[in-house]
Amino acid sequence: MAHSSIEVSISFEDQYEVHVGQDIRRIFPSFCSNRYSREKIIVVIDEKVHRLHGEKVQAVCDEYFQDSLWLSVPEGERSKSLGQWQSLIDRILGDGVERGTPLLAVGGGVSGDLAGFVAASTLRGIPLIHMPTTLLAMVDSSIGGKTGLNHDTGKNLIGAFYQPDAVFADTAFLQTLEQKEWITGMAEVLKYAAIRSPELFDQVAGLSRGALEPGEEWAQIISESIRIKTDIVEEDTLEAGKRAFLNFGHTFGHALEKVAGYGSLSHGEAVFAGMIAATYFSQHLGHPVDDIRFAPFLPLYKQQIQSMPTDIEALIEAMKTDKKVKDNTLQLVLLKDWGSPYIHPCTDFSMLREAWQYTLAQFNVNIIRYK
Ligand SMILES: O=C(O)C(=O)C[C@@H](O)[C@H](O)[C@H](O)COP(=O)(O)O
Repeated sequence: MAHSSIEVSISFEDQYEVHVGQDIRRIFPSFCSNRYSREKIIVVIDEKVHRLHGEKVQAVCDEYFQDSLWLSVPEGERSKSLGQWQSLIDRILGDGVERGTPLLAVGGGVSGDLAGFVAASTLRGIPLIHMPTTLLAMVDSSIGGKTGLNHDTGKNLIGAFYQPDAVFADTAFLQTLEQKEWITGMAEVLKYAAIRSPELFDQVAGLSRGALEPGEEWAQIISESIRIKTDIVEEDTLEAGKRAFLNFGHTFGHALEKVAGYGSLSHGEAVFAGMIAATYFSQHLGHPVDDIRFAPFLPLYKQQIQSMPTDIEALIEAMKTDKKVKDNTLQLVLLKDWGSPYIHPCTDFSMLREAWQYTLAQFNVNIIRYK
């Protein structure tokens, strides 16, 4: 599998590399030797990834660092909480940390978002390096500097923009990725298909018909996804405009995650459903898009989704805590066409209800409370 490095230019003086490829973690020690003191590294790692790959990660850390503080995080969305943040901070400060001590985040989107915020908030910022181990984290959450915790009122409502020093996306980790996690991560790749590169729909559909396992074709899709995200982030790092397009399907998806109870529905499952809703809304505003594009993937998501929220009014309420809300108006990311997203201030709540009704029906939900 080929290795590639993609540069993310945040500003003239702030750039970092995303390294992608099989066993790419092996270049981690030499990267560190050019930047950090050997004294200590903090490793925040997903509990399951620790069991499966802890030794491999330990080996690359031990090659350069004299000491390491290992902190494992229980898997699942519930770990993106203030409680987990506090317990990590307590351990880090208790053990001793300096402004130059790097923090390596190893795992999927949950541990990456949490560890990112821990790095951003310790001593007002310690160096952060991401080593994503899931498809979703490789193509999305480890890139672009969004860190976040959930709050009872909404998803990712606590956080900061905090860029890593580098990302090491080692596709060897994907060998142990469960089918369910491939499907979860695939939603973010389909998002790139919808907002930028519609040809990805067919490529991913082709791959999803076979066993989901790492190979050359997936490596190319991962690199392409990272390029798309990098392009957008470089133009608008702090989400003042275009970066919001990366939120296609997310205003609906985050509402599903919140109403279902964090962790009941994975982020990717919720975003997949959210993209069907956003496409329905776009089509009913007269744009030439149709959710038929998502049809080849629907059975995969239906098979693994245990239950969906049924209360449309509660979902609409939850959408109102979205970070894109402006002057009390929901800002939906919709499609003028495939590959052509735009922001639509949403005042038509009857259309919103219809979009929800249509979407939930795709997942055979018996709707309650529909005005
Ligand atoms: O990086 C971004 O920008 C995104 O919006 C990417 C999303 O796929 C990602 O799930 C993000 O964490 C959601 O961000 P939020 O700002 O809506 O919380």
